[in-house]
Amino acid sequence: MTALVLFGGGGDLAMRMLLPSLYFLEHDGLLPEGLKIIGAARSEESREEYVGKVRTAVEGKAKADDAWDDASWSRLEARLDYLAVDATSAESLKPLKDKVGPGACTSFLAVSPSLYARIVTAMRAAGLAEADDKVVLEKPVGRDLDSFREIDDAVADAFSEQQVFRIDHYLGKETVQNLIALRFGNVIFEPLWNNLSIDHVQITVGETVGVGDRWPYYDEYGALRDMLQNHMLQLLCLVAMEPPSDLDPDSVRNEKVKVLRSLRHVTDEDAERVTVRGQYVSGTVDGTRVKGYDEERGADSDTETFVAIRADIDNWRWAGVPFFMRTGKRLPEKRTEIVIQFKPVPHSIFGQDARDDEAANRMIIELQPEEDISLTVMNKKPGLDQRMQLQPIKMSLSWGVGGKGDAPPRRRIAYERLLLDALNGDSTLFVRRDEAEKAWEWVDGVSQAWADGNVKPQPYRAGTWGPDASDMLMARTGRDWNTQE
Ligand SMILES: NC(=O)C1=CN([C@@H]2O[C@H](COP(=O)(O)OP(=O)(O)OC[C@H]3O[C@@H](n4cnc5c(N)ncnc54)[C@H](OP(=O)(O)O)[C@@H]3O)[C@@H](O)[C@H]2O)C=CC1
Ligand SMILES: O=C1O[C@H](COP(=O)(O)O)[C@@H](O)[C@H](O)[C@H]1O
Repeated sequence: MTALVLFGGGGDLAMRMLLPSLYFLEHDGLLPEGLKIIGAARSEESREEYVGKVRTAVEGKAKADDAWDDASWSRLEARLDYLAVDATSAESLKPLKDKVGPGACTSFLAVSPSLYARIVTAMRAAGLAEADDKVVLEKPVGRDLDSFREIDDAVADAFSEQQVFRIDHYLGKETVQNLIALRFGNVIFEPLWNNLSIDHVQITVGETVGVGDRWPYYDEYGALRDMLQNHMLQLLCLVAMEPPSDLDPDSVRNEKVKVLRSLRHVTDEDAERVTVRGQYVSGTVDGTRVKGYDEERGADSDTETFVAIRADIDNWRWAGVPFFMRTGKRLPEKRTEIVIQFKPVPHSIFGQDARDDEAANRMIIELQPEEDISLTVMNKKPGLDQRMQLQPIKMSLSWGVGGKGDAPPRRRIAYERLLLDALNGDSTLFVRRDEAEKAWEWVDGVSQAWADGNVKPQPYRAGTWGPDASDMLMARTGRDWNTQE
């Protein structure tokens, strides 16, 4: 018998993401036989009460996906249990150890990261950090390199690196994994995947939601630490890394670390030129009037809700190819995409008329709202015009759009893949300690440059794509952000 313990099993992450993911895995027959799932939090509640809450959380999502059935729910329900514990106390964890029994235990810490160090210390004392056990840590681990190391040292006292699974849920997204397939499962892209053919790369993670009630957490982190340090740098690594020799966890992660090591440090002199900080003020999103960040927080704040950065990777493959990243809350669209902008043809044979229509090839790896990978190529406009007319055509390269025949498979929650991998002990899609350290080191450089230069967030109206300075960041280099759907 093995067990999955969800510390914080009644919290937002557990109810919105983890338990629905476990239901879908159960529905598809993918959960290991005999796996017990134990919610553990301080609230005193019975197993029945907890199971009732889980059902409410799961049923709506499953029905929306047409995947609800009583038999799957009954199987999941039979696995579920709950125990009221203070996870920071070894004494309190002893009954949990008894419930887990002698089998291997995977503990998912869906609690505030400020508790991680105390919880893993208590787990170790309570016998929940044995050689076969694993621990899954949610981001953000720390708010800078020093605090990351402090927490991670406590984790390392209890667990070896092979037992630690640092989640970045972006790595569980289907299209992110498809990017790996696209790059390394095809021969046609690799010869072009470098500074000879690629002009620049853009990574956009736009959200329409505001910070709202999350401000106590968010105000301490801001967009740089909440999104860029983890999700966006992970995407950058997957685009920029060298081909790993295989898909072993360390082969992939070794390549990602090399990219992070090659990121050019942002100096105090560069900060204004290569970075933009923004904070939303009131505006209109999706037709609804929304408050500004300061109003939500109830006080003035210097926390950025938008960041745009030009990153340079100092190695042979990427010399001279800027990677532009931007992310923000209260933007006009929920849109996550990676744009690979190829260089224009070196010489046009089609004459001036056609030249106006000629566009360089562009690959768009779209993660949200749809999942798709597309490539824009030039085509002849049909017709008998004397001079050949060109037009860009967007070709879908993935199952998401334009597939023939079968409907695309259900869009999975990113945590489904990651929970399954953690249970199976496969850490390929998890972040290794040295990766997280290098990412923090780079991000610390940016925040230090902001502090040294007194760089404050510039206001942007909710419902716009951030401060004008974000467009200027691109325009200064003769480029602009992608607006192509
Ligand atoms: N929510 C989200 O969408 C995302 C969350 N995360 C991360 O996930 C983690 C959890 O976030 P979220 O679910 O939003 O937080 P919540 O505040 O909603 O939930 C936290 C949970 O922790 C429990 N808890 C608090 N203290 C203890 C303790 N000493 N012992 C045992 N349980 C405890 C709480 O229950 P009780 O009070 O009963 O103890 C509650 O169930 C954080 O690390 C967050 O950064 C990351 C990405 C997205
Ligand atoms: O980790 C986080 O991610 C979400 C965005 O996730 P997505 O899968 O919806 O793109 C973000 O809203 C949140 O602030 C951050 O903590």
